[in-house]
Amino acid sequence: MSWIDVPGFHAAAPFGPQTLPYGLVRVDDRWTPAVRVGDHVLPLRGLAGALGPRLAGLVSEDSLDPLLAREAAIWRELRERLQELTGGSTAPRGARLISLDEVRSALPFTVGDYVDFYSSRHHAENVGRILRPDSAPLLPNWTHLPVGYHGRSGTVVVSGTDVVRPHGQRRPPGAELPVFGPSTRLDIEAEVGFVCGGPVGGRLSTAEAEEHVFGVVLVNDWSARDIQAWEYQPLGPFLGKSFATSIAGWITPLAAFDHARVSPPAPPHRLLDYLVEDRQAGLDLRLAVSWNGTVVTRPRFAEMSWSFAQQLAHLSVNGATVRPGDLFASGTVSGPLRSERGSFLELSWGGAEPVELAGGARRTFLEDGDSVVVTATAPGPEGSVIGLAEVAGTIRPAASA
Ligand SMILES: O=C(O)/C=C/C(=O)CC(=O)CC(=O)O
Ligand SMILES: [Ca+2]
Ligand SMILES: [Mg+2]
Repeated sequence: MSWIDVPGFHAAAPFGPQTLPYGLVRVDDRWTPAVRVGDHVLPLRGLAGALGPRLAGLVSEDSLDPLLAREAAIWRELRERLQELTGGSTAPRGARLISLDEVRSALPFTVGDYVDFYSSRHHAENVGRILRPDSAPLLPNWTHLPVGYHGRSGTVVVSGTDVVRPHGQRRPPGAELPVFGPSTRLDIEAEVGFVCGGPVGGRLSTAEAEEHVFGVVLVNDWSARDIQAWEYQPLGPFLGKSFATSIAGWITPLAAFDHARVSPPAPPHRLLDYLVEDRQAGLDLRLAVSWNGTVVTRPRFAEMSWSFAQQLAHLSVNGATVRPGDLFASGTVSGPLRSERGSFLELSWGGAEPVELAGGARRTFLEDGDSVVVTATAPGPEGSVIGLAEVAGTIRPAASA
């Protein structure tokens, strides 16, 4: 029996001893790294005695940056030590448990370069059909490489941060000239993000990519579809996405997903060698998106065509460096069913088919005051459940022009 006797700290719950995600919380007027245990947090700064000086030194600053900069073997060592400490029958000296509702969280690491992929075939085909009805839904490159773009790391925000409706240019349907004003088609994208760590690397193989991913976070890539539709050709997403990208405040270590490994759907042809995986790197994550409290879609990550290992191998194949703190997101997670679409653009089919919420409200795109929460779970060892912490955000009205 563990000394941690709090709700939700057991193997059948997402934040039991099998998960132990890392975050950053405010305790006694200082930020400290912590792990989430059920509905409580265990700050790590107080555990120097139990962790020993070497491991304690990695979690005694006001971010997870020193830990991310170390290699995967050290991450495994710290995780094993924390599993021992949280599973023991007596509390280690200096341990404190604080209810999650009583602490503030912050972005737990310095976000370096940010990349967003486009690796759900279902999403890519849906968006193609909605935005480009007269062309083939997929371009010829899509099945040969994980398509992506570089985003804006400075506007990555932690779960719970309000999102202000962005201003921008859009061209109303049928109009010849663009107008300026607040977006009228504000959307979400439910995605899975990968937080990089380890020594600075370039040109990583798919096998090396495994050692350069510290952990996994849920992502909401807020997207202003009207701004995007007008600006994106020929260079891709720009201001329609760079105003805010939310990530969960808790990073679930990649090691927690050892029992959730699956193969991505088979590609329709042979891949170039650098994209062939040594180890299955697809993940059986089951997402749920709620809109003002109604679950509107349940995307399955196992449907993604490209894995995180293929994405990282591809983004570095030209020699581009991968540094600790770099973040890359999977792309919108959509499955083949309507009930699995990962954006409201797809759920409402371009605004033509409103989504019903509890209480009779109907929506196509986001209204001011709307809240969206994305959660996910995965299978863990011996029938346990691995959790990915929620990414939540509420829309605030546009600032005055
Ligand atoms: O197909 C398009 O024109 C645009 C697609 C997106 O907005 C998707 C994007 O950001 C990548 C993704 O999340 O899958
Ligand atoms: Ca996206
Ligand atoms: Mg975004």
